[in-house]
Amino acid sequence: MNSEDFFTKLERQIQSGNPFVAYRNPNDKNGLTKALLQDTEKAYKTSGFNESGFVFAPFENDNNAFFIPSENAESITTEYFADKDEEVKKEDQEFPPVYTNAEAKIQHEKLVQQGIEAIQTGEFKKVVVSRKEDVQTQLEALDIFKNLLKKYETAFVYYWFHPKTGIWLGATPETLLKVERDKFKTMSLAGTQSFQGTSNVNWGEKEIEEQQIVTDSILENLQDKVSGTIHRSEPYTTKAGNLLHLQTDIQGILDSEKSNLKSLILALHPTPAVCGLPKKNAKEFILKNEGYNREFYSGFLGEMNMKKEIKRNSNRRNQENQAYASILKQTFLFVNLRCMKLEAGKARLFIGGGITKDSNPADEWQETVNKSHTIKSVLVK
Ligand SMILES: C=C(O[C@H]1C=CC=C(C(=O)O)[C@@H]1O)C(=O)O
Repeated sequence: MNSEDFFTKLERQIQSGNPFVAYRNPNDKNGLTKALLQDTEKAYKTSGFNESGFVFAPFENDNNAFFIPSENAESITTEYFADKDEEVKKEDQEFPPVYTNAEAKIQHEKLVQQGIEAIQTGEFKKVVVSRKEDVQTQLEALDIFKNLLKKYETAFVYYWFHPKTGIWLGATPETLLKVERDKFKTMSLAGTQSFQGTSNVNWGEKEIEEQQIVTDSILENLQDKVSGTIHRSEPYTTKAGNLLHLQTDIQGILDSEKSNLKSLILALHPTPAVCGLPKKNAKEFILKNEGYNREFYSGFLGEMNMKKEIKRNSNRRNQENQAYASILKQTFLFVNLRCMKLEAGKARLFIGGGITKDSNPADEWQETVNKSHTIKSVLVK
């Protein structure tokens, strides 16, 4: 359908108060933007991860993953492209004034220091600590979503609403898991620096180690679930909004006797890119010391067992060029980063960073300030 109709339908759904999700997968060459509109306000939960639909899971508590079942939702799509002129205008715009709350800075630096000390006493090797920040905004959620679509073509961009969770929006650079037939893909993403006009940059020892921990842990956790070798790229620099990260692509073939979607999700989530290593100790530290509830930040979301139609020609020499369609199931999940929860006139941002033995509290605070720009920059007209 055309974009105008798509957004009109979305607006009607918003008014109905029923759950929905609108989203675009990263780097979609057609700008394919999809929505699933649930026809009642019922809350569906999944713990088996074998249904077909869109899942929205929190950081903690595996039995609390919401989902919108494909069979109880209307599916609509549009091809939405950013108006380039409009986009340029946005790029020129200043970020809203950087929020510097002395109290929040002191608190975050203290938390980082506690993390470093726990690493020094051998409690864990890495922990990811985060904070929340409330920002005023005059924009409606739908306008924020359009801004995200325009600004972040390489990210997974979404707008989720459920009466039980409230409104969440984000533009995340991190894939948790992609599965198509028996092929899987994931990534190790960690280490951050500000983008200063080039992606050709050097990385310090701290960032290299921080990202290597994530790669090693993903490889170890997937080892008994695959058939054959797990392939991985060399770490490379990737751009996400105004930031650069280190990324390693990881892929392979699943062993269907030893793995299913649930076991894969449990093996990966939460990765040391959002939690730490070892997982259990780092998670305990986070829950005890962060002092707020992450809710769906650093959880995961995306298409789960969704049917995808693949059209292909049965025979290239076939004069009629007849197309045959085959249906396959696809799962494409992302880690919920660079996100916000929207309440009347207020956006709550969630931002974190990985701590290792070499971290510096003041730098870690600054990193969260830089990361918050991804979201802050879409909160202005
Ligand atoms: C936890 C976050 O980012 C993760 C992903 C990429 C780089 C990260 C880092 O450099 O610390 C984090 O591991 C966040 O943005 O809130």
